[in-house]
Amino acid sequence: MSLLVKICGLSTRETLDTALEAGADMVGFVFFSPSPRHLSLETARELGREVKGRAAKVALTVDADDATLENIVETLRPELLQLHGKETIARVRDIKAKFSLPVMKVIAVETSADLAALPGYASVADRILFDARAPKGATRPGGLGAVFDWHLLEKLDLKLPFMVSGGLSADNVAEAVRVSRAGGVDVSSGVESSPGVKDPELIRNFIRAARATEELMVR
Ligand SMILES: O=C(O)c1ccccc1NCC(=O)[C@H](O)[C@H](O)COP(=O)(O)O
Repeated sequence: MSLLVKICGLSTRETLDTALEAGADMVGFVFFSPSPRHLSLETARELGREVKGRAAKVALTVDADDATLENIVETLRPELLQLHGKETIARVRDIKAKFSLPVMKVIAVETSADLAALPGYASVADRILFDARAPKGATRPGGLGAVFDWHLLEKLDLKLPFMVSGGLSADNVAEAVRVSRAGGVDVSSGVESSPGVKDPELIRNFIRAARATEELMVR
C-alpha cells in the first residue's frame, strides 16, 4: 500500500527539485506572512511552474479571505488547498465550492476533545490532516516541529483519507504511520537545518524512511 508523502514549506528551486526527484507526492507552499516559509506570489509562480505535474501542489493558507485565495489559486494553480487556520465547517464548504478545488482541513490535536469537530469537517472536506496543536502564543498554527500523541488516532473510524504531521522526521515517521494508520505523512521542520531552511539530505532521508514504512502498512 503506498503512502502519500508531502514535503511542506518549500521555498527554493533547489529544495523543490530535491523533493520532486526523491519522489514526494505532494509539495506544500506556505502563504502566511508571519511564517519563515512564507512565499511571495512571484516566487510561488516560479516554483509552481517548476513542478510540471510531478507532484500535487498544495497551497497552505491560514484563515485567508477570498481575494487572497483567488490570487494564490491563479498564481500557483494548486491541486489542493490546505486550510490550516480556524476555518469553520461552513467556510470550508464555501471555499471548496468557490474555488472548485479539493480541500484538506487541518485538525489541531492535543487531546481527544480536539477530535469532536471531526465529523462536521469530514462531511465537507476531501481529506483531513491531523497536526499538533500549536502552543498558546505561538506565532503560527503549524510548522513548529511539535509532536502530538498519535495514539489519539488509534481507534479513529474515518472514511475520508487522512494524513498525519507535526514533528515528523526520518526517525519517527514509521512509528507515526504504524500507530495512526494514516495514509499520508507531512513534514516541514524535520527536513530543515533551521526554521525555513530546507536541507536536501534531510528531505531525501525523510522520503526514504517514509517509503520504507509502506511494507509495514496492513489495510
Ligand atoms: O510552516 C509554516 O510556517 C506554517 C505556518 C502556518 C500554518 C502552518 C504551517 N506549517 C504547517 C506544515 O508545514 C505542515 O502541514 C505540518 O504542520 C508539519 O509541520 P512540522 O511540525 O514543522 O513538520
